[in-house]
Amino acid sequence: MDAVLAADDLRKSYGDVEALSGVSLSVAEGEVFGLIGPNGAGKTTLVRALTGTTAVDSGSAAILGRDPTEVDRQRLGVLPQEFRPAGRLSARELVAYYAGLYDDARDPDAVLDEVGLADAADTWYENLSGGQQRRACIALTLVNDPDVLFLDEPTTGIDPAGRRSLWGLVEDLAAGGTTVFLTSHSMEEIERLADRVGLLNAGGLVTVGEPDDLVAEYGGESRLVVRTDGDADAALGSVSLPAALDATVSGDGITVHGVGPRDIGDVVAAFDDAGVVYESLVWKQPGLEEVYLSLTGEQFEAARPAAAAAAGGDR
Ligand SMILES: Nc1ncnc2c1ncn2[C@@H]1O[C@H](COP(=O)(O)OP(=O)(O)OP(=O)(O)O)[C@@H](O)[C@H]1O
Repeated sequence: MDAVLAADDLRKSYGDVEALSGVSLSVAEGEVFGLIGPNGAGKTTLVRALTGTTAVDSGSAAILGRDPTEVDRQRLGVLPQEFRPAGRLSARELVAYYAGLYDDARDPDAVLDEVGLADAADTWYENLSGGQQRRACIALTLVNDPDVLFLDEPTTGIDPAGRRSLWGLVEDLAAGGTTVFLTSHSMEEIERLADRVGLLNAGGLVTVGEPDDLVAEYGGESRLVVRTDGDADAALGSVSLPAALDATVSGDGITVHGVGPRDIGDVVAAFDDAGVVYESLVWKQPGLEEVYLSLTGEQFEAARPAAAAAAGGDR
């Protein structure tokens, strides 16, 4: 079947800044497409181009087979990154107001209940907490029961339990056939929700794929990080690791590289046999965060050992 969302060579510049440098993608019905990328990568610009709220310089986009400016708004839900509805309406009044904009809207109280705001339905928007305000905004995007839902950083400011319940809501919507285009800086959110992920960097889509495939291709190795009580170099020198494995010492402690799930027992036994006393032992599997860091060239990982080494030096 045709793609629900399609972009073909979208280009958009603001003066000298190339916010989109030729982006093409397609999203199928019921798919959750996760868009990640550093600040300023062009994510919001891409959402705006796909929803017809900004004009592109060249290229084309389509939603449900139509130009984004011509698509039936009843079928779209859009949660922008910045959204400030009227402050002196209660959550229920706001949702009811937005419901009134559509021919066939859902019951406002059912929507408020779905986003966890039933108990705050009578509170003015401006008196809701930041996380509750974000939930109210999500409710406004759901009131028309959209077929295609754009969520630009939906859970920013929402507490962990609230995030999880909204993730469940997105999963239910997708299971019911809603197509979701989600941008987020939370790799946990994207890993949990996205069927496919696109990584945007400096206006270009660097890669698109299923999370597991991206992790297998770009995530790097699994590793075991051992923080010792004393001299990490001396501790490592005393350990006889299984032949196929090697290790390095950094501010994080001893990192044993390439440790698969079945190697963990042998490696721990090798440290125990050498009498190494350790503070902590953490097995780290690569995830989307490692994919993101390796493909964007960001230095987050490199900064941590230095900070840890500085802290360790005080002892
Ligand atoms: N209206 C505008 N006028 C001028 N420059 C803009 C405008 N909108 C976006 N830009 C620039 O285009 C680039 C892409 O911005 P965009 O907001 O799309 O990035 P983003 O990936 O959504 O960032 P973030 O993760 O910080 O929200 C940035 O360099 C930004 O400064």
